[in-house]
Amino acid sequence: MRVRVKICGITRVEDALCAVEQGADAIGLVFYDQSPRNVSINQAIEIANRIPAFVSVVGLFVNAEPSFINEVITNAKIDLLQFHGDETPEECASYSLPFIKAIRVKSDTNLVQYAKEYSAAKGLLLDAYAEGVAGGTGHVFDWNLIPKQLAKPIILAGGLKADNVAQAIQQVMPYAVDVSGGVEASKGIKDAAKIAAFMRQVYSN
Ligand SMILES: O=C(O)c1ccccc1N[C@@H]1O[C@H](COP(=O)(O)O)[C@@H](O)[C@H]1O
Repeated sequence: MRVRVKICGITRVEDALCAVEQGADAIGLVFYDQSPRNVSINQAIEIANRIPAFVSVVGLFVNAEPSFINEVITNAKIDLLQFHGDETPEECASYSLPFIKAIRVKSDTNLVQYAKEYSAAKGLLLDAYAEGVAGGTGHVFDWNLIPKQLAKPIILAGGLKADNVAQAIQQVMPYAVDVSGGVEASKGIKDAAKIAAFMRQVYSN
């Protein structure tokens, strides 16, 4: 099966269109005011309105208020929610949209247990654990910590870039890969050449 690609942390229409043109399956919009990639609802509306059919718009939240999440999904064309904080399975499942759950992986993380707990998730996004930071750190975690069999599709994230994504896919065989910092010129601003190089490496397998 073809590995899907999500390009996260999009803040500009031109970067979203570049990602789509290069073959991304999904783009991610960060609704987290502590992130340099944070977007306003108006920015999200503008970007999401330009995304064609068959490309998903993912809204990323970190321990957000339900009223805020509902405001976002009422106004912007979001297809899927990504919960990147400490949201419980019940919280994640309480919205009108499907969701994926991000797990920040460290040596004692029990991914089999997480897959059971978040049984309603459409996938588990595996990111690197870093003390005091919610995500988007550019850190790679030890892919050997991922069990060979997991009850949920794996979306591999954390420090992926053109230089390591082919190796990551070969080793982990994820359903999808997710990249943010690895295709940026600066935080929140994507680099077309880096996106192109990343996509080439994904499909080099
Ligand atoms: O991008 C952010 O700023 C961010 C902030 C808070 C939580 C998650 C965030 N991004 C997600 O983190 C992963 C890994 O990012 P990177 O490729 O290592 O830069 C990415 O998949 C985003 O979904």
